[in-house]
Amino acid sequence: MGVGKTTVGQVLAERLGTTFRDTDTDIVTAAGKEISEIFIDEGEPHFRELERQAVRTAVAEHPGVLALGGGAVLDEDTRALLSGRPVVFLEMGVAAAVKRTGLDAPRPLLAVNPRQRWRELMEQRRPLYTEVARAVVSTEDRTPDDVADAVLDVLELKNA
Ligand SMILES: Nc1ncnc2c1ncn2[C@@H]1O[C@H](COP(=O)(O)OP(=O)(O)OP(=O)(O)O)[C@@H](O)[C@H]1O
Ligand SMILES: O=C(O)C1=C[C@@H](O)[C@@H](O)[C@H](O)C1
Ligand SMILES: [Mg+2]
Repeated sequence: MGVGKTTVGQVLAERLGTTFRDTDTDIVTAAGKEISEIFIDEGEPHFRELERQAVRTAVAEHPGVLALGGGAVLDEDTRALLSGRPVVFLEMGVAAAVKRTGLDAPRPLLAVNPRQRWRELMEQRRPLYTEVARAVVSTEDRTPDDVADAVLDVLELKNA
């Protein structure tokens, strides 16, 4: 959460001359409310089902750069769907995570005790991110432009 999927994804799409899509945005548009509101009104399991569908639709429809929600990899079928695709795991440490996300309501999973929650979530998810990722790119001490550059480099898309 807050690692720069949306920011870097937009830069990448521009650099590749393609379009950008974000499943979090797709879910908000379809539901007509923010993710934090979906969590409050319908709960996380319902959000995960919306996410599962949104990822399927976006992967099927969208040929460009796609940002997934940070928890999309929790779903086993989603991980299988991502297998063989050029997935990049953008990484950062807890200090950068807190700096970038703060305590704000739009990220409901980090609303209480963010440092501890972040560590717990990463402990649970790191193996899943690593499983689906073709490459891991650090976002520490790099601008979004530099991160996009590193992604293009590691995916060997520099001259694409
Ligand atoms: N490489 C970077 N260095 C410093 N700040 C960054 C970097 N990338 C993104 N940010 C900042 O961090 C914040 C979160 O970025 P962004 O919304 O792109 O993350 P995200 O991964 O899409 O988050 P979410 O999980 O909420 O979808 C924004 O304020 C953005 O400007
Ligand atoms: O990591 C997560 O579980 C989340 C990340 C965001 O992209 C949103 O999908 C939502 O806030 C949950
Ligand atoms: Mg985002």
